[in-house]
Amino acid sequence: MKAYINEQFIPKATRQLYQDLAARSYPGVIFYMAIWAALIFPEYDFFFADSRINTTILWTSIIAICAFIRLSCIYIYRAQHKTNPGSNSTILLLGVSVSSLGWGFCSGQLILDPLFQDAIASTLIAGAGLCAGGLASLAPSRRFLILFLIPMLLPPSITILLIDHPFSSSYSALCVLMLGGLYGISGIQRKEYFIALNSQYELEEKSNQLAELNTLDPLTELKNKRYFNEKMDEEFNRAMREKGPLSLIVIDLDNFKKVNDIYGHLIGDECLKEMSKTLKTEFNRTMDTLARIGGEEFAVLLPTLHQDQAILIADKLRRQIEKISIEYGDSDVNLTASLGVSTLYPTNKNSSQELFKQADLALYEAKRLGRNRVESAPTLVDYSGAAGRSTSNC
Ligand SMILES: Nc1nc2c(ncn2[C@@H]2O[C@H](COP(=O)(O)OP(=O)(O)OP(=O)(O)O)[C@@H](O)[C@H]2O)c(=O)[nH]1
Repeated sequence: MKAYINEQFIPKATRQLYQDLAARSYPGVIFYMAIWAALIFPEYDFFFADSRINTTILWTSIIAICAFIRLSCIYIYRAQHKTNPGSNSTILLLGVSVSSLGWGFCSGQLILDPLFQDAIASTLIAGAGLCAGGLASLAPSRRFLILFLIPMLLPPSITILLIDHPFSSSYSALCVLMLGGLYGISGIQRKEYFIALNSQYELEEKSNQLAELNTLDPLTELKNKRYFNEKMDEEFNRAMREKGPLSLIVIDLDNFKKVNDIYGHLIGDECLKEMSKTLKTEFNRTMDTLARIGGEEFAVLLPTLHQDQAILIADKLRRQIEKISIEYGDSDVNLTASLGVSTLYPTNKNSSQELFKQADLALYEAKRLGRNRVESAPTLVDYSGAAGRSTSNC
């Protein structure tokens, strides 16, 4: 596997391999039983003659019990896999080996039993069919294939040498050749299986990366507006379910046009990148969403935060923005921002748009009152005691 799968995908590929082997084992069990039935029932008079009936019933029972054990092993593996996706595959392997050993034992006994001599050829053909089926389904795992083929082929190929049969040597040679040949062919199938799996994982990873890129603002690498809007709805619904608050801070850099006009757009871009760094440093809860929602406008969505906490955090952020300083020749470019805060306890009567509208109104108020300050929404839904609160540039 390691030769065809990128190292990072190996744990995932291993899980997938055993899941596939388990899925392929179901038709394998049916095929196994069907081949035994096709061997004995068309020759009913022969196999169920008085002298052979007891042995036939015994072998049929062994085959049926082995099939049942294999089915149980698949079932146990799947049940374990559900609770622990990394569960080990030994139980699956046990089922495969028991069923092939059951067949190997019965076919070996049949060859040894003088009463069944006329059935040797059809038994070996049936065994060859099962080996081909095993190759088709178990080829991706070398371990599974070997522990299927050897118990199946070895007993008949050894026992046929022990009896006085005119084609003993050629039967044995065929068995050994089949063992080697099937194992060799399985290598090609294994390679194709893992190369296909690797391509699928690479494709999935690329499409995940693309999807992730699609949510980002390329300049600041913060989330973009489309993602932010979706996230607002998602968090709104979550907060409604959890009956908790949802806070929002919108931030607009002050007089940014002047920065661009005086220092140029490249420095303006630097400011936006520094702003992004400051946001990422200030907000490190994974549940918070940081986004650039306009040219020099940013937003931070803060699930579970009450308005008091959001206002404090917003004011701390405002002070951090004041500290941003970008070198420009002999002078430094400094920034300030105005911030609007709103908090909502989501219900069916309000919406995420309402939350945004309130924060935007507060931001407008902060600009109107002179910039570089934090204002909170004048009206807050279901939040007692905090309406209309504001903090100036303290
Ligand atoms: N460098 C740079 N500038 C941008 C970008 N996006 C928007 N801007 C600029 O941001 C400025 C925003 O100007 P205004 O909307 O007038 O706001 P302002 O000058 O910040 O004034 P107030 O918001 O009222 O404090 C404009 O000059 C835009 O060109 C960007 O990606 N890079």
